[in-house]
Amino acid sequence: MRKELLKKVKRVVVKIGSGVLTDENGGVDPRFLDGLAAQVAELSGKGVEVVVVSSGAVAAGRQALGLPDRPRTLPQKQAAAAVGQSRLMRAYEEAFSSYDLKVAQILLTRDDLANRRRFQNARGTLDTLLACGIIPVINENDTVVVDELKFGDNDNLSALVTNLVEAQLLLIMTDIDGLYTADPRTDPSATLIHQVGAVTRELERGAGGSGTSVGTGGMATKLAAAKKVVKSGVAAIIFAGRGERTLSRVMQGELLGTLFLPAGESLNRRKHWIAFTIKPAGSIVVDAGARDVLSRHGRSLLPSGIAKVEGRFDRGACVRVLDPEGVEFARGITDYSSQEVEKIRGHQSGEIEQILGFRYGDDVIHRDNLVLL
Ligand SMILES: Nc1ncnc2c1ncn2[C@@H]1O[C@H](COP(=O)(O)OP(=O)(O)O)[C@@H](O)[C@H]1O
Ligand SMILES: N[C@@H](CCC(=O)OP(=O)(O)O)C(=O)O
Repeated sequence: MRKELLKKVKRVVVKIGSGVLTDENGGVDPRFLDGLAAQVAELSGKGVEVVVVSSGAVAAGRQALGLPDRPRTLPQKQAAAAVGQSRLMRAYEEAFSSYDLKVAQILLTRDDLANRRRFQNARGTLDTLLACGIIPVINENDTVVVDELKFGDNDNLSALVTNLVEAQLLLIMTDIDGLYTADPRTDPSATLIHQVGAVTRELERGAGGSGTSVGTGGMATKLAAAKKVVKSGVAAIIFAGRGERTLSRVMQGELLGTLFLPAGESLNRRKHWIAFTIKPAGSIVVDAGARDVLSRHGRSLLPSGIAKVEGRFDRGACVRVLDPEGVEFARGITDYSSQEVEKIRGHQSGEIEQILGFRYGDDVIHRDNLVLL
């Protein structure tokens, strides 16, 4: 199964966590990077395109700023990232040049990918770099983001990048050998899970936060990232980045880490972007009948099935679609603003023009713009 999946991989996103990349003192570990560069060179030699998503800027900057501990305030973290990012890239350049590989720095914020034009632009740049045989090294643009514009963690970023570049595989290299039933740092009875067919609530309950002073998000964010990529028919493997040539061994099909199998039905790239990249601006609560036709029959959302509108949003915004119990089951792009939906909710589509004085169409969310979660 693994080998079959891996054979199809022409483009892979490799995410590297801070804990893997830094040594005991928090600085970038040149030995790790040298090993990584050798393995990336091997993959490139076999015709596999590699995109790296690398953490480590804050950890590398912390040491340079002389902070004794993990930065506490946002400005401290941003200052550490500003100092650390250039050190990080210098270390990448040095390590990769020994194997005749060039690297390129790409810093992204959530806003960049949420804007469809910038998303397409980023895609164009990445495609061009890969066509030139250059290895893109992506990180969050920590120095400029405030909370609402953040990916928050690079696991999430790596899932969105996988969708952006349409890679067939996401590899998450971390400081532990995969997903366990519970955090083994706190639960000695936890066991390693080798393969995941579906990300269940039980798995999510067992995936905790980071166990180190440099990591962000822990296993919970890795699981969330894997869940996002499998939805678009892509596999993910979480495995230990340290250890003898683990990247090459995983790519050869050795049974290391935890493999997440791609979902049978997959979202196209645009629907994946609607579901996971843009931030919802509000919510639409639907009645039970509408929930059924949307989720079972893949229909569009009409005004007649809408019970309530929450928040303020414009036409073209992304909104959450909630069932009568308030549970989100879909997301979509709305054709009407919150004020307009408020007026037409509960009415037949034929009445829209009479109520508003104009109409864009019969649907509030067309099925092409609606994603079931
Ligand atoms: N169920 C689990 N299985 C494995 N690790 C877990 C689990 N729950 C929490 N963790 C913790 O997640 C850590 C890895 O995440 P993190 O520290 O954020 O690493 P990275 O810097 O690679 O992103 C592990 O070292 C472990 O302590
Ligand atoms: N952008 C931050 C990394 C944030 C992050 O998610 O870290 P990690 O959990 O180690 O992957 C940095 O470069 O320090």
